[in-house]
Amino acid sequence: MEDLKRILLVGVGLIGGSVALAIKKEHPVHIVGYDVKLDNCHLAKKLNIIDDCTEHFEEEAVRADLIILACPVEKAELFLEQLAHLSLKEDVIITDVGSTKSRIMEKAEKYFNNGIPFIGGHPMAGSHKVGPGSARAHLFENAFYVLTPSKNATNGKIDILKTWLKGTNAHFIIMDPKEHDLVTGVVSHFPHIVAASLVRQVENHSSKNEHVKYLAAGGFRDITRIASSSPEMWRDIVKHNQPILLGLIDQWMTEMNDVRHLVENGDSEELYNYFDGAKKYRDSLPVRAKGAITAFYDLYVDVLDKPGVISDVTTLLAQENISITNIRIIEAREDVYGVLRISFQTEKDLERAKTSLENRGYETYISM
Ligand SMILES: NC(=O)C1=CN([C@@H]2O[C@H](COP(=O)(O)OP(=O)(O)OC[C@H]3O[C@@H](n4cnc5c(N)ncnc54)[C@H](O)[C@@H]3O)[C@@H](O)[C@H]2O)C=CC1
Ligand SMILES: O=C(O)C(=O)Cc1ccc(O)cc1
Repeated sequence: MEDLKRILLVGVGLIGGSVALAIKKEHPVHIVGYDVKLDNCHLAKKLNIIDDCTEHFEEEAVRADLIILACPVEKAELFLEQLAHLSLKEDVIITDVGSTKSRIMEKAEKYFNNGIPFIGGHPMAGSHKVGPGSARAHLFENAFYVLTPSKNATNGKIDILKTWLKGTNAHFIIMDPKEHDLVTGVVSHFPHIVAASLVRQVENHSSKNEHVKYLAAGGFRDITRIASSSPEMWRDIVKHNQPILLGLIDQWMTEMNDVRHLVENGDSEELYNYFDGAKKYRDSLPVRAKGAITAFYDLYVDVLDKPGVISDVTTLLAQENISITNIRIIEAREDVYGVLRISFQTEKDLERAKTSLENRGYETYISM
């Protein structure tokens, strides 16, 4: 035990837990969790995600070889400041997993001018779920994992961190923190705000008309799924990426104004071209290409409404030894082709399931 390297994991939730599992897959190591929610720590220990829990952040920080900040981004900043005042191990590396990078990097450059390497990190995959119970070692498989090294971080230190994180099977890319925040603002943070606002619009209408709630199924649920993620996490992300998000909101308002004119004019060709342009661009986006932001391997299966059909599908998958993580019957058929949504742990399982079901005559669709 004494010889094992020690990792301090601050924030033992979905992402911290998944990183810990990926590290454990590749390295014999002693991981100690620290979390404001003690229950999360205890659950993670029970699930063998971490080896121990501590309530003494500083005591553990000075013993650690690697410190991973995996709590909401505003809290991560505070921990960084606390770490700067401690006598940490000479060879320690500090990293984080936060969804924004500029603010934490500014703080890291300010606090660690003593030589301690801080290497910002952002695994670009995840889910709307929270807590260690949803952590998975394969969560980041094939996803981009952005690294934003501070000035102190030599290539040697970056390589050591990549070796620690090898089990994620992610694709590491080094990015400038400002560029990172712009890109993630466009593809992740701003869409999250839009999803939340769509849900709130439906909520407003549902207080006036009881049917709204029941008809808000299918497509609406799909485009607003991310609105079910942790409000605490998104509060912090929006505060950290404020300037970029304000610019994107302004652009969106101009876009909505243009759309308003299109709707007002009612010109068939203009309306068609608007939707056609959006469809063409969306269809050209890489689907399940390496690095796409996704951790969901969902297959839609068109099934006839007759008894025994679900057991036929699940029996077939069981015979092929393909594990499923979730199965759901989707009642609104307009938005997706198919009525059964089956989720898998890996892309390989999804592809195998697709082939087996199609060989049996089912029509299947992969939808993002
Ligand atoms: N959820 C996602 O899909 C992704 C999230 N991230 C980033 O990962 C970080 C963690 O998010 P998740 O794991 O998704 O959330 P989570 O809610 O599953 O985990 C966060 C953990 O941090 C703990 N925590 C909160 N305040 C704390 C404090 N003051 N001290 C110690 N622990 C504290 C919480 O109790 C919780 O266990 C966030 O910074 C988020 O921006 C990055 C990539 C994807
Ligand atoms: O649930 C999803 O589809 C996500 O997009 C998850 C996500 C949330 C925050 C990130 O910084 C990265 C990925």
